[in-house]
Amino acid sequence: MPVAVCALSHSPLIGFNHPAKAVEERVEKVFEHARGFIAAFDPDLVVLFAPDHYNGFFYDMMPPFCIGTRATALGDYDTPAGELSVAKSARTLAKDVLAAGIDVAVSERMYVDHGFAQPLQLLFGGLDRVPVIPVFINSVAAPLCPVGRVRQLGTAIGHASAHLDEQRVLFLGSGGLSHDPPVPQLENATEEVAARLIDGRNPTPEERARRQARVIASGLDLAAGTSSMQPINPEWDQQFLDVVSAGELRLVDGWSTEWFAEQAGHSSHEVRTWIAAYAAMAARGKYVMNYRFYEPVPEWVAGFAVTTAVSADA
Ligand SMILES: O=C(O)CCc1cccc(O)c1O
Ligand SMILES: [Fe+2]
Repeated sequence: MPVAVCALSHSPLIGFNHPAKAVEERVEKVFEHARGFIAAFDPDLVVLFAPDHYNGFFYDMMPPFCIGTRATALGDYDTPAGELSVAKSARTLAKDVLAAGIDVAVSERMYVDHGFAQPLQLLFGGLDRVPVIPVFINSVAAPLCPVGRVRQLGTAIGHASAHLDEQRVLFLGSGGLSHDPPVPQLENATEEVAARLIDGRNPTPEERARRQARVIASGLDLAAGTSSMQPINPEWDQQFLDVVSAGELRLVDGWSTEWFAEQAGHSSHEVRTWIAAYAAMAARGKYVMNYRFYEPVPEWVAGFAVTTAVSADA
């Protein structure tokens, strides 16, 4: 039963902010490569690991992990809105992961943002083109669980995936790498911001537009060198890719959340989605990372990486 991985950064600023033409052309070729890889693999199920940015998940009920048995994308930053075609096997997967001792939450009404919608749009051309099991991994709302637990979640999902009806499973990770966009934090938040983080569902179009404009402007500032945001850390990013490429995922168990934030910015926790995707792959046997692209793109506030992997014996 063949399995594969595609893990990639997302950025909602793609299409809003424009880096040098050569960069945009390079990245478009990289997406084309990833689309070709996935088309050739021809998955009948995608297990999609992604974070949220206070659009679908809030502090009124913030789980470390959540499997969506149904899911709707909100359509932030002009990403597509609507239902994902969640596979029936999502329920089986949740049951098996819980039986393996990983306390994953389950949602029959999971709302997801660009973290899920962008890779589905870029790689498949829409939200409903392929059966998917969406797996939310909290990567912004402190306190976060130890990153080793994310590895274990991935491992449990990998093992469980071997018993599903679907035969060809793509583990898809969305997020990272080093970046520090202006996502608010509950600690030291004003009452107004705290209220939005606790239960900020259904902002008015004006509120959403204001927030998005602020994030878009932050990318231009970062590129211009006029930002107080933490810079992208290409060395950290390459080292992370080295670890994943070498299959040394157990190393992540020694990484503290503080270390991530110091080295690579608060949103670098989004690489949790990569760790889960690659751990799931590793649970199905040795893998080889057969494609690796990396480029820091400050306009998009992203250490931008795209990787794919196949089974070593494939
Ligand atoms: O709108 C937000 O809250 C954050 C948006 C955002 C920006 C750059 C890179 C990301 O990965 C990301 O998610
Ligand atoms: Fe993100």
